[in-house]
Amino acid sequence: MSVQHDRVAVEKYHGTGNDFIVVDAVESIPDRPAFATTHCDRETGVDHEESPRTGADGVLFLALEPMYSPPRVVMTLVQPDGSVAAMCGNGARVAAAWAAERTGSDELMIDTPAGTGRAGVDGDDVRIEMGVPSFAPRDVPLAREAERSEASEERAGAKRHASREAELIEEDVEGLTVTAVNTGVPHAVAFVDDVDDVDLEAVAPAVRHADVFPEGANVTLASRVDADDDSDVDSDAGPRFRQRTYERGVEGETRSCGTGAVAVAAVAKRLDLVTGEETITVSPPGGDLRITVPDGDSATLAGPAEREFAGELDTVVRST
Ligand SMILES: N[C@H](CCC[C@H](N)C(=O)O)C(=O)O
Repeated sequence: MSVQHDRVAVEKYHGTGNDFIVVDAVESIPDRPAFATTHCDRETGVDHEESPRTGADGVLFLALEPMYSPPRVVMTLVQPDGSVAAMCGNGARVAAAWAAERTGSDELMIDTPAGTGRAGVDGDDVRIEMGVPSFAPRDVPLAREAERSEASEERAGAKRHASREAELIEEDVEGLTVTAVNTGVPHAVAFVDDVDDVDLEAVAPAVRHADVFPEGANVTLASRVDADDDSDVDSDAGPRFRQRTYERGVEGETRSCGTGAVAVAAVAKRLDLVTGEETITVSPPGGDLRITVPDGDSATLAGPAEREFAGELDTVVRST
């Protein structure tokens, strides 16, 4: 019996500390979940002197379609647990940076299972359309008993049942007061006085797996930064929040989460913590992200996306 290693060219990128192995989808990787689980491991995974951290938050398989104008990229994110995420805000920004490098175009369309977003690249700064955040129970999704109000209108002999399921707004889920929103993936967002005062790794798993979230949820904490509390904050710069996210699929806290940052802004608006259409700054541990959530229109997410290194990894370890 011999063990065969095929090698594949990879790059590593990060967006505000949310880091990804990037593989061109033309490469043949027989087992994507096994590849992601092996190389994302924070202790034994991909390692390079140009990277501050071993392992990664996921693998982005990117299929470039350069014949379109603007060029398109089909993005598939395989997470460390082998699952595929429908959307990833920082991953989509990395996909745009990667495609801009190859095509020379500073405008790209990023196709994801959650929809398509237009991206704009300006040096290291990448902005992406994130779609309209939804609080609708079927979009999050939520598992709730339908509140059936029997409209009891008899029409053509058939009884019409109007059923309405309630959104989940500032409700207690496993001890945390959360609002549920889908920004491409589900987030349970809790506003707290100080994100650093919460033991996220202790409280998040029960919320992430709560019955009300049949597909699970990412758990995002947010706290407002007041200009008076922080001398670095420019009081004219618009609303600002700090963020921490425990991610489904990573099953731990990440340095940054783009869908989570958009979720913070969308929920802040929904709860009237912010008004108007101003750009909202959301700061996860890994940096600053700029968000807009215009009424009824696509949210946008902007911030740095940077390449760390290029290298090679084993595709899979096969026994023959
Ligand atoms: N880090 C990503 C989110 C990945 C989504 C994933 N954790 C899930 O919902 O399963 C972001 O920047 O939006």
